[in-house]
Amino acid sequence: MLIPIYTGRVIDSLRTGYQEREFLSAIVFISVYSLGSSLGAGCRGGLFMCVIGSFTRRVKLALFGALANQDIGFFESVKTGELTTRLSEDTTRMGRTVALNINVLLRTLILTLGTVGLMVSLSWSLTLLVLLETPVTGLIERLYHSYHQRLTEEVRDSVARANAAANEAVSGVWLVRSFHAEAGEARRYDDRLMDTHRLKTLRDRVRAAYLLARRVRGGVCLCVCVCVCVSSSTHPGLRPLPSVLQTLISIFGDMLSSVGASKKVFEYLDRTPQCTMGTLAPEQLRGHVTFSDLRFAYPSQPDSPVLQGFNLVLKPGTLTALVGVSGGGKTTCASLLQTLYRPQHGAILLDGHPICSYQHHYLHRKVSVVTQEPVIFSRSIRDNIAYGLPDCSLDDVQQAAKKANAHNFISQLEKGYDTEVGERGGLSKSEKQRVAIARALVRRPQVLILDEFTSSLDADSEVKVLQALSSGSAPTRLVIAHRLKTVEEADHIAVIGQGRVLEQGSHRELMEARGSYYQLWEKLF
Ligand SMILES: Nc1ncnc2c1ncn2[C@@H]1O[C@H](COP(=O)(O)OP(=O)(O)OP(=O)(O)O)[C@@H](O)[C@H]1O
Repeated sequence: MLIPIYTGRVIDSLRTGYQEREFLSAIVFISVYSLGSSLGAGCRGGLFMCVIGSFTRRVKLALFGALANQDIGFFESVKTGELTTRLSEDTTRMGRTVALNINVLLRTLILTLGTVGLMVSLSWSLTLLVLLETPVTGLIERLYHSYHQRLTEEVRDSVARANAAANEAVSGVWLVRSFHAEAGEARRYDDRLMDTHRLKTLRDRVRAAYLLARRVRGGVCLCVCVCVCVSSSTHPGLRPLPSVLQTLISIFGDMLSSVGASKKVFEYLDRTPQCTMGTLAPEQLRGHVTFSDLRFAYPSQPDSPVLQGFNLVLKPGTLTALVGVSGGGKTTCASLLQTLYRPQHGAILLDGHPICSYQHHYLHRKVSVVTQEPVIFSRSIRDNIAYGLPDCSLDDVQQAAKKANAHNFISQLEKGYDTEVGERGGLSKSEKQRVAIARALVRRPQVLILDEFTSSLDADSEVKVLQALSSGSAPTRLVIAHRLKTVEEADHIAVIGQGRVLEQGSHRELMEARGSYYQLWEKLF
């Protein structure tokens, strides 16, 4: 703020005849203020860099937490690529832009107030003249930022689409390779990259036009100012105001645009998941499950109910097999029992209470699932089995692995339970499935859902696992299976079709009834 004043004094002292004392004192002041200003700027910049790092980490963590709590319907409607872009790029940009702008805004605000004060004390008429530049600057900034913000959002969305295409191709690389679709996938990715490139080029052209307009405006205003200064012999120290005002206006616009760019991040942060859980966590749970008059349609197809008037009871400790034609809604029942979705009508009761009234953590310890496609995380086998149970001992892990007929193959591995396995590599499908069964069993669940869990198991493993599951205090088991052995051994069989239970009873009863189970048996088994 003060440096231009002393610069003006140096020029004055040279113009009106050299006076050593005045000249030297002005130089000393300029040096001291410059040094102070540099030190201040260095400290401020350094501190803000630290703040940016910590702020970005916290925003990422908050966003990750918010995303992890969303219902499954949300993940079906938003692409993985988009979510990872928001998480990796948008949060970083948001942290950097907001923190940097606040830094510059604070500095410029103080500078502006001080400079205006100094200028008014020197010449109010010239101050007014300089301030006339502000509306022009404001108009240019407003026009630019509203257009630029829209373009930036479009660029971000198109980057997310390109990422989604790359993610899809990488995660399905086996299929891409075996169908020789590499060129097609590359073309698809290139199309999306071209979209991004086109939008970025447009955005950069707009920026170039904006910078030109800013320069022209600055040049014109400088000429006017210098002419007036020369004609009225006013102090040249007045010049800094337009530049700080311009920075202030530009920072304000930029902040608005970065806040706008962070819109999606805030949208996800503020999104409340549809399935909120209750607080019930009883010490004893029998595992009595009742599906009562359920109606359910997937959020993406609200007008096509998958279940309608669905009623079924799973008695504690029994094995119930759910059979029916493909697409009949068997997996949907399992998903509803895990509270992945919420039925539009009716309720699922666990020991007489709606499942959503149980504590989230408690419910998922008591209700375990083995899915059709076992998910294995990139960590050790032990950590995969004890997933979500930080206090689980190795002994418990081994017991569960023995029941799942996985202990033998794990023990034969060089590092045993500490063997690192990847998302895709390292284990065969049957081994992955057995690890997934052990993961479900280690929780000692009261209700166990086994969705096509025998599809990758050999007959020997299937028998062993089924025997282990029925021994001791067996949990309530709901099995979705196409295998003869599993279905025949069930205590209760329910045939699902047209969104409801068509027929139920034991294998013998249903075969004798010669109804839909009998027909299914003839067709499927
Ligand atoms: N996430 C989803 N969004 C929309 N519709 C879905 C979704 N998942 C399943 N569906 C539809 O719901 C119906 C029932 O599917 P579900 O997976 O429950 O059947 P299923 O009996 O388990 O079939 P399968 O024996 O082939 O595994 C099907 O018509 C399917 O297309």
